Amino acid sequence: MTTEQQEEEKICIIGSGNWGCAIATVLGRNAAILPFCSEAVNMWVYDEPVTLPSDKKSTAKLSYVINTLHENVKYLPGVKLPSNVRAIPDLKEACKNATLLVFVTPHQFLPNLLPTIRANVHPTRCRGVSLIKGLDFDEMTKAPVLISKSIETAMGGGFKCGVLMGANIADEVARRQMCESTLACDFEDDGCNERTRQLFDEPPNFRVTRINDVAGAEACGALKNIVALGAGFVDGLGFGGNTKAALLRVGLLEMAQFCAIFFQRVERGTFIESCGIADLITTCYGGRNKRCAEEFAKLKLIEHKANCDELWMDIEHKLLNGQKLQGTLAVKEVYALLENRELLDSFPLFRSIFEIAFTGRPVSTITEGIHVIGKRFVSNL
Ligand SMILES: NC(=O)c1ccc[n+]([C@@H]2O[C@H](COP(=O)([O-])OP(=O)(O)OC[C@H]3O[C@@H](n4cnc5c(N)ncnc54)[C@H](O)[C@@H]3O)[C@@H](O)[C@H]2O)c1
Ligand SMILES: O=P(O)(O)OC[C@H](O)CO
Repeated sequence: MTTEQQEEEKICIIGSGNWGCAIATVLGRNAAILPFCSEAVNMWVYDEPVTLPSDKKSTAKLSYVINTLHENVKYLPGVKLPSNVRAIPDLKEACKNATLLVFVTPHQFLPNLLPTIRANVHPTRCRGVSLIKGLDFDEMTKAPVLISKSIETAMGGGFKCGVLMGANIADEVARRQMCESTLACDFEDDGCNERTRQLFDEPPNFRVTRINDVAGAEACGALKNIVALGAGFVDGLGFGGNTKAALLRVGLLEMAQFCAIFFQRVERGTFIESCGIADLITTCYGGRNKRCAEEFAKLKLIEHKANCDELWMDIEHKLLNGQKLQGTLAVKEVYALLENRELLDSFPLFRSIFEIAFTGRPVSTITEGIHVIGKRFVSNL
């Protein structure tokens, strides 16, 4: 190992929402004990005034509250963050000389941040791991682009970005309930891959397995949010486990088919890692996308006439207290892509979910989207 490689890791978490703070609990505890890592973990915070739990009439800046109470009272209430996790509202200061960037903002907010990050991280040793579940789209070709790839392009200079995806509902991770997660990365050497895994792995509760298939892991993380909307519709209609199991099965096939068409070399085994089937299951049972879609279905069933976009915004506002829904954005983007490529007939479930969510199609027709796809079906499952 060279002297440079022996320099300490400096972690900067970009984002401090529900998942950002939950993963900060794991990274903070690991940074305090791993010999190759600086103890301090910086967490960039989009600063906003938050109501204080002790005095509901007063507000204070979120960064100040996190650094004094060691709790994100808005996005992860009731969970103490390790005291070595420092909330920093100045992005430049937060990522100064970082060697590991952990990207965990809702993806719509990321592009504005990347130029400042690029200019301030460690000049030669920085890499990234994205925890963001979403997709970008090429402006010219409209083809889907992995967010990890968009990050690599924006950071330039050979910057490499892996992903951490898995069945990881943030509140459960933060409360240290046992779960698995998948780190997909291919950094410059096995030592770096393993050090990165160790930074996230916290056995026995948070068990991280590493794979090479970044595209497969990341695409699964984005697409399962679409299926979760369908799961919410099924729950809102009052159907039981059989219908939801059918929806999950077809949803997984459409996810695999999407990967086969749009991303090269996605591996079959990825679908049975935590980032595949396990994430699909947990999101469809307890995730925010599922919960909001269930509410949408219930409101639609009582003849709610509001414009669909407005209704989703109202539901997000009512149920999530500032957290962001990702599935509605993803299904709009994926539908536009499939329409543009004349592939809608090959994705009856994704199509049904979009039409129910945004065109006024009755929620009860969700079951029509759950059927075996015709002869154009291609998949590596
Ligand atoms: N919450 C989970 O259980 C979970 C689990 C796994 C992956 N993820 C993924 O992690 C990513 C981040 O999700 P999250 O749950 O941590 O976030 P969140 O939905 O809880 O929070 C929203 C965040 O966005 C910030 N924000 C609001 N306006 C902003 C602006 N203009 N610019 C920058 N930031 C702004 C808020 O301060 C807050 O930190 C998403 O891609 C999500 O799919 C979430
Ligand atoms: O709450 P959701 O629907 O955004 O899903 C959360 C996570 O992605 C589950 O792994």
